Amino acid sequence: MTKLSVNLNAVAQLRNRRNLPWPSVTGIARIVLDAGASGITVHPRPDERHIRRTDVFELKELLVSEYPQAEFNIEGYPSEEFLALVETADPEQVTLVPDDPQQATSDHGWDFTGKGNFLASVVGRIRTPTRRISLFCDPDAGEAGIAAARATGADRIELYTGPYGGCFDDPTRAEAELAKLADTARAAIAAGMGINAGHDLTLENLPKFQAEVPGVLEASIGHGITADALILGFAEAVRRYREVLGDL
Ligand SMILES: CC(=O)[C@@H](O)[C@H](O)COP(=O)(O)O
Ligand SMILES: NCC(=O)COP(=O)(O)O
Repeated sequence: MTKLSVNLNAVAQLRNRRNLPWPSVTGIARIVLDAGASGITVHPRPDERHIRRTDVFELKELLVSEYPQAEFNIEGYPSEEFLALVETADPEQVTLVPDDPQQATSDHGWDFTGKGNFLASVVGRIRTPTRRISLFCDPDAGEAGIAAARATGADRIELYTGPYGGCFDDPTRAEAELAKLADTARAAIAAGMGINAGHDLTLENLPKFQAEVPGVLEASIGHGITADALILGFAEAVRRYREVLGDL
Protein backbone atom coordinates (compact mmCIF):
# COMPACT_ATOMS: atom_id res chain seq x y z
CA MET A 1 0.00 0.00 0.00
CA THR A 2 1.25 3.47 -0.89
CA LYS A 3 0.00 6.49 1.04
CA LEU A 4 -1.31 9.49 -0.85
CA SER A 5 -0.08 12.97 0.07
CA VAL A 6 -1.99 15.58 -1.91
CA ASN A 7 0.14 18.47 -3.16
CA LEU A 8 -1.84 21.73 -3.00
CA ASN A 9 0.50 23.91 -5.09
CA ALA A 10 -1.91 23.96 -8.05
CA VAL A 11 -4.86 24.94 -5.85
CA ALA A 12 -2.85 27.85 -4.46
CA GLN A 13 -1.79 28.86 -7.96
CA LEU A 14 -5.42 29.04 -9.06
CA ARG A 15 -6.31 31.09 -5.97
CA ASN A 16 -3.44 33.49 -6.69
CA ARG A 17 -4.92 34.52 -10.06
CA ARG A 18 -7.00 37.04 -8.15
CA ASN A 19 -6.63 38.90 -4.91
CA LEU A 20 -9.33 36.67 -3.43
CA PRO A 21 -9.25 33.88 -0.84
CA TRP A 22 -10.75 31.15 -3.07
CA PRO A 23 -10.35 28.39 -3.92
CA SER A 24 -9.36 28.00 -0.29
CA VAL A 25 -6.18 25.96 0.21
CA THR A 26 -7.24 24.87 3.68
CA GLY A 27 -10.78 24.19 2.42
CA ILE A 28 -9.46 21.80 -0.25
CA ALA A 29 -7.11 20.26 2.32
CA ARG A 30 -10.18 19.43 4.45
CA ILE A 31 -11.91 17.79 1.50
CA VAL A 32 -8.94 15.61 0.53
CA LEU A 33 -8.25 14.59 4.14
CA ASP A 34 -11.94 13.78 4.72
CA ALA A 35 -11.69 11.62 1.57
CA GLY A 36 -8.85 9.63 3.13
CA ALA A 37 -5.65 11.22 1.87
CA SER A 38 -2.85 10.48 4.33
CA GLY A 39 -1.22 13.86 4.14
CA ILE A 40 -0.72 17.25 2.54
CA THR A 41 2.32 18.33 0.55
CA VAL A 42 3.35 21.87 -0.33
CA HIS A 43 6.39 23.20 -2.15
CA PRO A 44 6.60 26.88 -1.21
CA ARG A 45 8.77 28.59 -3.81
CA PRO A 46 10.72 31.77 -3.03
CA ASP A 47 8.47 33.93 -5.27
CA GLU A 48 5.29 32.55 -3.60
CA ARG A 49 3.81 31.93 -7.04
CA HIS A 50 1.56 29.30 -5.51
CA ILE A 51 1.94 28.35 -1.84
CA ARG A 52 2.49 31.38 0.37
CA ARG A 53 4.22 31.40 3.71
CA THR A 54 0.83 32.09 5.30
CA ASP A 55 -0.62 28.93 3.67
CA VAL A 56 2.06 26.85 5.37
CA PHE A 57 1.03 28.05 8.81
CA GLU A 58 -2.70 27.85 8.10
CA LEU A 59 -2.29 24.26 6.90
CA LYS A 60 -0.22 23.39 9.94
CA GLU A 61 -2.92 24.80 12.22
CA LEU A 62 -5.63 22.81 10.38
CA LEU A 63 -3.64 19.58 10.60
CA VAL A 64 -2.85 19.95 14.27
CA SER A 65 -6.36 20.95 15.29
CA GLU A 66 -8.51 18.72 13.04
CA TYR A 67 -6.36 15.99 11.45
CA PRO A 68 -3.66 15.01 13.95
CA GLN A 69 -3.16 11.66 12.21
CA ALA A 70 -2.34 13.29 8.84
CA GLU A 71 1.22 14.15 7.81
CA PHE A 72 2.49 17.49 6.56
CA ASN A 73 5.26 17.29 3.96
CA ILE A 74 7.08 20.48 3.01
CA GLU A 75 9.30 20.39 -0.06
CA GLY A 76 11.93 22.85 -1.16
CA TYR A 77 15.51 23.90 -1.70
CA PRO A 78 17.29 24.18 1.67
CA SER A 79 17.99 27.91 1.64
CA GLU A 80 18.31 29.62 5.02
CA GLU A 81 14.78 31.01 4.54
CA PHE A 82 13.37 27.55 3.80
CA LEU A 83 15.14 25.96 6.74
CA ALA A 84 13.82 28.64 9.10
CA LEU A 85 10.31 28.06 7.70
CA VAL A 86 10.38 24.32 8.34
CA GLU A 87 11.85 24.81 11.79
CA THR A 88 8.89 27.05 12.65
CA ALA A 89 6.15 25.10 10.84
CA ASP A 90 7.42 21.78 12.19
CA PRO A 91 6.15 19.33 9.52
CA GLU A 92 6.41 15.55 9.93
CA GLN A 93 8.43 15.32 6.70
CA VAL A 94 10.73 17.64 4.79
CA THR A 95 11.65 16.79 1.21
CA LEU A 96 14.82 18.52 0.05
CA VAL A 97 14.84 19.38 -3.66
CA PRO A 98 17.78 20.89 -5.62
CA ASP A 99 15.73 23.60 -7.35
CA ASP A 100 17.04 27.04 -8.12
CA PRO A 101 14.59 29.91 -7.55
CA GLN A 102 14.05 30.52 -11.29
CA GLN A 103 13.05 26.95 -12.07
CA ALA A 104 9.54 26.49 -13.49
CA THR A 105 9.18 23.17 -11.69
CA SER A 106 11.39 20.46 -10.23
CA ASP A 107 13.29 18.66 -12.97
CA HIS A 108 16.13 16.69 -11.37
CA GLY A 109 17.27 15.03 -8.18
CA TRP A 110 20.33 15.69 -6.01
CA ASP A 111 23.92 15.01 -6.92
CA PHE A 112 24.34 13.00 -3.70
CA THR A 113 28.08 12.63 -4.06
CA GLY A 114 28.89 16.23 -4.94
CA LYS A 115 26.45 17.71 -2.41
CA GLY A 116 26.89 15.05 0.28
CA ASN A 117 28.52 17.28 2.89
CA PHE A 118 25.99 20.08 2.37
CA LEU A 119 23.05 17.65 2.60
CA ALA A 120 24.48 15.97 5.69
CA SER A 121 24.69 19.33 7.48
CA VAL A 122 21.12 20.24 6.48
CA VAL A 123 19.76 16.83 7.50
CA GLY A 124 21.62 17.10 10.82
CA ARG A 125 20.02 20.49 11.43
CA ILE A 126 16.36 19.75 10.64
CA ARG A 127 15.88 16.03 11.32
CA THR A 128 14.20 15.41 14.67
CA PRO A 129 12.72 12.32 16.36
CA THR A 130 9.32 13.29 14.89
CA ARG A 131 10.46 14.60 11.52
CA ARG A 132 11.86 12.51 8.71
CA ILE A 133 13.91 13.88 5.85
CA SER A 134 13.50 12.76 2.27
CA LEU A 135 15.83 13.63 -0.63
CA PHE A 136 14.63 14.14 -4.20
CA CYS A 137 16.37 11.47 -6.25
CA ASP A 138 17.05 10.96 -9.94
CA PRO A 139 15.62 7.74 -11.40
CA ASP A 140 19.11 6.47 -12.28
CA ALA A 141 20.80 7.26 -8.95
CA GLY A 142 21.52 3.54 -8.59
CA GLU A 143 23.57 1.89 -5.84
CA ALA A 144 26.33 4.52 -5.73
CA GLY A 145 23.87 7.40 -5.50
CA ILE A 146 21.85 5.67 -2.81
CA ALA A 147 24.97 4.92 -0.75
CA ALA A 148 25.83 8.63 -0.83
CA ALA A 149 22.20 9.58 -0.01
CA ARG A 150 22.26 7.18 2.93
CA ALA A 151 25.48 8.72 4.22
CA THR A 152 23.73 12.11 4.62
CA GLY A 153 21.56 10.66 7.41
CA ALA A 154 18.31 11.12 5.47
CA ASP A 155 15.47 8.67 6.09
CA ARG A 156 13.99 8.41 2.62
CA ILE A 157 14.47 9.24 -1.02
CA GLU A 158 11.73 10.63 -3.22
CA LEU A 159 12.01 9.11 -6.67
CA TYR A 160 11.65 11.79 -9.35
CA THR A 161 9.02 10.26 -11.63
CA GLY A 162 8.81 13.14 -14.13
CA PRO A 163 10.79 11.41 -16.91
CA TYR A 164 8.55 8.32 -16.59
CA GLY A 165 5.37 10.43 -16.59
CA GLY A 166 6.64 12.41 -19.56
CA CYS A 167 7.11 9.37 -21.82
CA PHE A 168 4.28 7.17 -20.62
CA ASP A 169 2.69 7.21 -24.10
CA ASP A 170 5.80 5.56 -25.54
CA PRO A 171 5.90 2.03 -24.05
CA THR A 172 9.55 1.36 -24.90
CA ARG A 173 10.82 4.53 -23.24
CA ALA A 174 8.42 4.15 -20.33
CA GLU A 175 9.70 0.61 -19.66
CA ALA A 176 13.28 1.89 -19.69
CA GLU A 177 12.38 4.64 -17.19
CA LEU A 178 10.56 2.15 -14.98
CA ALA A 179 13.58 -0.17 -15.01
CA LYS A 180 15.80 2.67 -13.73
CA LEU A 181 13.28 3.63 -11.03
CA ALA A 182 12.93 0.00 -9.94
CA ASP A 183 16.73 -0.48 -9.73
CA THR A 184 17.11 2.65 -7.61
CA ALA A 185 14.18 1.59 -5.41
CA ARG A 186 15.79 -1.81 -4.82
CA ALA A 187 19.09 -0.12 -3.92
CA ALA A 188 17.25 2.12 -1.43
CA ILE A 189 15.50 -0.85 0.15
CA ALA A 190 18.82 -2.69 0.45
CA ALA A 191 20.36 0.39 2.08
CA GLY A 192 17.50 0.61 4.59
CA MET A 193 16.02 3.82 3.20
CA GLY A 194 12.30 4.43 2.74
CA ILE A 195 10.94 5.38 -0.67
CA ASN A 196 8.58 8.15 -1.72
CA ALA A 197 7.73 9.10 -5.28
CA GLY A 198 6.41 12.10 -7.10
CA HIS A 199 6.12 14.32 -10.14
CA ASP A 200 3.72 13.88 -13.03
CA LEU A 201 2.08 10.80 -11.54
CA THR A 202 -1.45 10.27 -12.88
CA LEU A 203 -4.30 7.77 -12.69
CA GLU A 204 -3.12 6.44 -16.07
CA ASN A 205 0.59 5.97 -15.32
CA LEU A 206 0.36 4.86 -11.67
CA PRO A 207 -0.78 1.24 -12.18
CA LYS A 208 2.35 0.28 -14.14
CA PHE A 209 4.55 2.24 -11.76
CA GLN A 210 3.00 0.48 -8.78
CA ALA A 211 3.40 -2.92 -10.42
CA GLU A 212 7.08 -2.48 -11.25
CA VAL A 213 8.64 -0.24 -8.61
CA PRO A 214 8.84 -1.93 -5.21
CA GLY A 215 8.40 -0.49 -1.76
CA VAL A 216 6.94 2.96 -2.42
CA LEU A 217 5.63 4.23 0.91
CA GLU A 218 4.16 7.54 -0.21
CA ALA A 219 3.27 9.29 -3.45
CA SER A 220 2.88 13.08 -3.44
CA ILE A 221 0.58 14.10 -6.25
CA GLY A 222 -0.60 17.56 -7.23
CA HIS A 223 -0.88 18.49 -10.88
CA GLY A 224 -2.58 15.31 -12.06
CA ILE A 225 -5.00 15.01 -9.17
CA THR A 226 -5.99 18.68 -9.48
CA ALA A 227 -6.68 18.23 -13.20
CA ASP A 228 -8.83 15.19 -12.42
CA ALA A 229 -10.58 17.04 -9.60
CA LEU A 230 -11.73 19.76 -12.00
CA ILE A 231 -13.89 17.08 -13.60
CA LEU A 232 -14.53 14.65 -10.74
CA GLY A 233 -14.34 16.83 -7.64
CA PHE A 234 -11.52 16.36 -5.12
CA ALA A 235 -13.27 13.71 -3.01
CA GLU A 236 -13.79 11.37 -5.99
CA ALA A 237 -10.32 12.12 -7.36
CA VAL A 238 -8.76 11.17 -4.01
CA ARG A 239 -10.83 7.97 -3.93
CA ARG A 240 -9.55 6.96 -7.40
CA TYR A 241 -5.91 7.72 -6.59
CA ARG A 242 -6.17 5.80 -3.33
CA GLU A 243 -7.59 2.88 -5.26
CA VAL A 244 -4.67 2.72 -7.71
CA LEU A 245 -2.24 3.14 -4.81
CA GLY A 246 -3.77 0.13 -3.04
CA ASP A 247 -4.99 2.28 -0.15
CA LEU A 248 -8.68 1.32 -0.42
C1 LIG B 1 9.47 18.14 -5.85
C2 LIG B 1 8.52 17.88 -6.91
O1 LIG B 1 8.46 16.84 -7.42
C3 LIG B 1 7.66 18.83 -7.51
O2 LIG B 1 6.68 18.10 -8.16
C4 LIG B 1 7.02 19.94 -6.87
O3 LIG B 1 6.50 19.73 -5.64
C5 LIG B 1 6.04 20.56 -7.78
O4 LIG B 1 6.35 21.86 -7.82
P1 LIG B 1 5.47 22.87 -8.67
O5 LIG B 1 4.05 22.66 -8.25
O6 LIG B 1 6.01 24.19 -8.30
O7 LIG B 1 5.65 22.51 -10.13
N1 LIG C 1 6.75 15.71 -4.90
C1 LIG C 1 5.92 15.74 -6.04
C2 LIG C 1 4.69 16.46 -5.78
O1 LIG C 1 4.45 16.88 -4.66
C3 LIG C 1 3.69 16.68 -6.80
O2 LIG C 1 4.15 16.68 -8.10
P1 LIG C 1 3.04 16.87 -9.27
O3 LIG C 1 2.03 15.75 -9.10
O4 LIG C 1 2.41 18.21 -9.07
O5 LIG C 1 3.82 16.73 -10.53
